[in-house]
Amino acid sequence: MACKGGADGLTETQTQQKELEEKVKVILQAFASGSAHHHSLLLELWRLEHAGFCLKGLTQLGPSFCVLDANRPWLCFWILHSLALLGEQIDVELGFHVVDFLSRCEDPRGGYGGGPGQMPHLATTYAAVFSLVTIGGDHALASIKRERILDFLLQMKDPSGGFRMHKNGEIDVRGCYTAIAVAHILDLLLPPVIAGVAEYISSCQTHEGGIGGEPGAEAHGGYTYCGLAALVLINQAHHLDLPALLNWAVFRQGNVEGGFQGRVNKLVDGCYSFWQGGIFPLLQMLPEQLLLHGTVKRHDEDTISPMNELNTSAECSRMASVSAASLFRAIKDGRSKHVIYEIDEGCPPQGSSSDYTNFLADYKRCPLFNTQALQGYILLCCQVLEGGLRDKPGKARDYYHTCYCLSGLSIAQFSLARSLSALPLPSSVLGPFDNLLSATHPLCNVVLDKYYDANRFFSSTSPQ
Ligand SMILES: CC(C)=CCC/C(C)=C/CC/C(C)=C/COP(=O)(O)OP(=O)(O)O
Ligand SMILES: [Zn+2]
Repeated sequence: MACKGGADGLTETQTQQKELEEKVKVILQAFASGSAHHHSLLLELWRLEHAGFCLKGLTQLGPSFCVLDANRPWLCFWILHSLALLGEQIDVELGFHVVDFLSRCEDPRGGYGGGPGQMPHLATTYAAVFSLVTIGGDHALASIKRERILDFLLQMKDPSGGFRMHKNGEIDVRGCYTAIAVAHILDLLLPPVIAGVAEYISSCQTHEGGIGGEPGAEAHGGYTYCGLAALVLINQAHHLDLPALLNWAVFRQGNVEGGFQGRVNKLVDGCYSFWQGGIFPLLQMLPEQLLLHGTVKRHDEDTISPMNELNTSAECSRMASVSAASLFRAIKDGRSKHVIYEIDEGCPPQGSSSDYTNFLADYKRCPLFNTQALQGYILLCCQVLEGGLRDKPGKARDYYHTCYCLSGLSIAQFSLARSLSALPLPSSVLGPFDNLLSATHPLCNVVLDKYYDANRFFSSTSPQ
């Protein structure tokens, strides 16, 4: 964390924060004072320019493009997913070219490396598999060797329950997410893959409420998304303190900028539109008792549904009413700096406070963050006129930020939709309704139709 004191008595981070707020305010003022024409231009998603920027990147994947780059499956994923969100079809020949390129990144013993001949890595395996899912169709999906991938996942498995990113590599929460997401889409969520994952991830949840990369590390949006998504995928999110996680996440949205920061006391950044914004729909997938009432700790918890446990245990419901009521206040009051989980013996039981009852009734239908403010940050501060999106004003565009700004924009636009596949109301989409992107699956971050196609394909084929 930057903490050098400057001549004006501000730390480096505080100075950067002030400068960023100034830049954002200038943009917002220009927006507020502009003509109607100016308004709509500023709030427009510059689709053609973004698609042009992405397509240019995809045609440069050949061996002459950054021969030493270990990130090429990621470039494929960022670009293909951005194009899919924008509703662009991939040309058949270009799709074949990418399938061929990714097949050459595959290691004969399983998993995909960062380029042909490179050591297999879990992150590039995730990127390659979900690129192929995004291309879709039998040719792309059948190119994935499920049995070899299972071997690779088991080679990476560590006795702690976590996964190494590569042979002799680091173990962290990204490893759990990438392994579990790949196993999920390939229908490989077998007991030896899942074993110990919940224990490992819950050991990374910090006193702040978010999840760090490894035990003892600071909570961060990237790892919090990964940890929560992995646990939702294996149906074990109840191992986390979910009210604390939600409390941490809601306070990461900047109340001036509208974007999200990745961790406490850092600047907002467009990519956290997905890593942080994507946390909320995951929480909303969970049974409300679980989200609002917190963790249930039992030795035999695998055999007892946390919901039943919560409904029958007097002690848990006392704890639950305390944390749920203060959580509700935190969300309703917006972003004050601290939420205090005071122990209030006289806390009303479920249903006796109308606010609380309304919250219980509404929380699945109401977004848990300010979705309009997030869309405003992305559209006004992250778009680059020539195409592509960026971290913040003053930074250059790149494919990573293009992908995760667009993914976060899609999450924000669909946050009010009644179901994953329902079209949102025009009022949920900031700017012209034509800004609407394709829906992304909140657990895997691939567009919905391609997610369902892959699901069907892999649940009907046995491992090769
Ligand atoms: C699927 C997959 C591989 C997910 C990766 C998730 C992810 C984005 C993790 C974040 C890693 C991290 C600690 C960034 C901090 O960078 P920083 O210090 O430059 O940024 P900050 O100031 O915003 O914290
Ligand atoms: Zn970023």
